[in-house]
Amino acid sequence: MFSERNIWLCNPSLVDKLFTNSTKTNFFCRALSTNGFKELGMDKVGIVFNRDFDSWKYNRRILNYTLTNVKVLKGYMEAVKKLFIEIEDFSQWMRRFITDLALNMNFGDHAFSMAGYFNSLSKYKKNPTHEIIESEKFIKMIFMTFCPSNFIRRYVPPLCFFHLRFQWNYNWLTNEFSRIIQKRTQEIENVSLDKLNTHDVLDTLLTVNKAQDLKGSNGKAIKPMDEREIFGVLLEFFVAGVETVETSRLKTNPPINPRELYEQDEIGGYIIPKGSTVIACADAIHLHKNYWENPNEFIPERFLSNDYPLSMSQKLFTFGGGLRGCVGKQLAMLEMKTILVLLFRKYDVDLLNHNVDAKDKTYLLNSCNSLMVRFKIRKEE
Ligand code: HEM
Repeated sequence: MFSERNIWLCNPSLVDKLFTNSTKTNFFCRALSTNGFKELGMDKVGIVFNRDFDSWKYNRRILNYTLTNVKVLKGYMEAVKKLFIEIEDFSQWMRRFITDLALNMNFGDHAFSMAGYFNSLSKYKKNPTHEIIESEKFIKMIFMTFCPSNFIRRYVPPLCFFHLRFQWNYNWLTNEFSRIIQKRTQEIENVSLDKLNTHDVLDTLLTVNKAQDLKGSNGKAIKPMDEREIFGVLLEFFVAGVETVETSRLKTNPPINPRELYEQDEIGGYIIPKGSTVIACADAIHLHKNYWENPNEFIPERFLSNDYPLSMSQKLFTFGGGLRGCVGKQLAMLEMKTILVLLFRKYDVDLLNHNVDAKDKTYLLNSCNSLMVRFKIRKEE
């Protein structure tokens, strides 16, 4: 750890090799300090941190199918609308909103971490119900699960103080997912597939998973996902789909797209040794003055213009690119558009104080808590 060479690419003309769709690429692995994930066995399950090509390919194909399934997308829009009614007060709510949405979408059950948050703020505390306590546990456990380095988890304050708690959390999360997956597998086994009426992600994964016959790179058939792999894919909704859904060109989330180099390769005329980490730095690329007019200005209308050059849109990497580009892009766009429509048709949104600077923090993802906004109910015209 901390000994690898890191190469940061801040010019869009250099990132083609990282964002290629070719399976022959030397840049297949997303380079993050994976020892922490390895210890938990997460480097061979799911998608985001998966380093096993065959397993990643299979999981990605299944998730891709699931996330583009019209019934799943329709169910998702309905869930967004239903849950939106429960917020109408923002900032901290958003994380819980998206977490509840992910739980709702994955398991088809209503989740209540927003209610838990409300209870924590309210002067008039009520005894939380079993559902609220369970949903609250989910949001805390999931947050604690994603400290990627086992070194940091063990030795760097303040996280090291929570190490045992972290282990406990992780075991709780694994057992909880396992209980839900087993219960649902049994329910599905007792019903013929054409009678199955639900379209949440877990049902879709369990049914599609059975119908696939994928061959690995060695030509051998790959076995369907087992419970642990389904756990990994379900977890992706929380790893990749919660904090990312507040996004822009000016402050991109995630701000970087790292790849670990399999073999020595060349970029921009420089030879880069095997094992280096090459990082497409979206935050810098999106502000490059050669490709963006007034790069530091927030001008969303630029994307509407007919003169908007294609070459410029090819320099926008909000969802990364190539083989390991975001598999949830379509779903995320649907989610964001639905939320914006629900929000702006009812409210005018303005900054509370136009003179305050946007101060942001980065811990894997960018976040900004300094800009307070005011929501005013729109007057009917
Ligand atoms: C606005 C919201 C989102 C943004 C901006 C976003 C952005 C990204 C980015 C930049 C990457 C890395 C791409 C690369 O390394 O080239 C990524 C990967 C990924 N995203 Fe998203 N994402 C969003 C929402 C979602 C959602 C809702 C899901 C749903 C499950 C999701 C699932 C994934 C997965 C599984 C990967 C890993 C793909 C792989 O390694 O093959 N994302 N996302």
